[in-house]
Amino acid sequence: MTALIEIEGVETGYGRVKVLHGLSVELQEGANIGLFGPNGHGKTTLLRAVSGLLRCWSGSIRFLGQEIANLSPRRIVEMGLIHVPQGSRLFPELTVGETLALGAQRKEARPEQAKNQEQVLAIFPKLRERWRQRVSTLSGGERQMLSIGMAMMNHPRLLLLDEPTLGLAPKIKEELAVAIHKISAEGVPLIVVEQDVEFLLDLTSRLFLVSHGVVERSIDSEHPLGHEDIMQMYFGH
Ligand SMILES: Nc1ncnc2c1ncn2[C@@H]1O[C@H](COP(=O)(O)OP(=O)(O)OP(=O)(O)O)[C@@H](O)[C@H]1O
Repeated sequence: MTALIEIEGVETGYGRVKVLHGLSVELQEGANIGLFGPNGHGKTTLLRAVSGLLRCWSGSIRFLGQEIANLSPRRIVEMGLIHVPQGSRLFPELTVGETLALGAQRKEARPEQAKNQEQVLAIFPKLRERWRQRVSTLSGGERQMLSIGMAMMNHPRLLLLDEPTLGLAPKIKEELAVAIHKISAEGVPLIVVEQDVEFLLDLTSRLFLVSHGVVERSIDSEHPLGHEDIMQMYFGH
């Protein structure tokens, strides 16, 4: 198996404060991985460094065999690496349809816009129902669906999802989980940050515990740990 993305020894942070202390993780072709761990230990920071939103101070990030650390976010998107940040910002006055059309940013994805749109609406039937509705009137779950739908308009080669189900009620969370499974079944590889370890175990082949800016432990989803072990990893002894 070849690696789709190899992240090696990444250090970065904000101002003089270092958040990632040489973090390494890789994703093999045809797999999904999950990142979890205590709040504020660098998961979001890692996704921002990978998508070019934050400068890497050192280390390397190879995507499809090419070094992408410190390339511009635009170039990284062009390569098909698409990041859906936590609580993505959308334009409140635009309709669902207008917002999805805006999502198609990659040159390669533009000629396929109609096909990609049909795929997005098959994954998120709710977006079809809300087609002419303004973003400002959508629920939190519907906005999250729209954010992921926008990313899918780019026909991603790798999708980064930062806490996609954060703050959602159980029913809508379940709906979103089904949609994310469908995206994976369509062959889109995923790196997912989530606090819900059960959700990650179900979706991904390997989980990584991010703690103090490094990967402290990795877990094979086929041999998951018990609840007690997971609690211990989060909170220590
Ligand atoms: N824009 C910023 N400026 C300064 N410090 C920041 C900024 N964004 C994050 N940090 C700090 O970087 C550290 C890591 O934050 P990060 O958001 O990566 O954590 P996380 O593991 O994703 O946690 P969470 O699950 O709460 O999102 C925290 O101490 C946070 O306060």
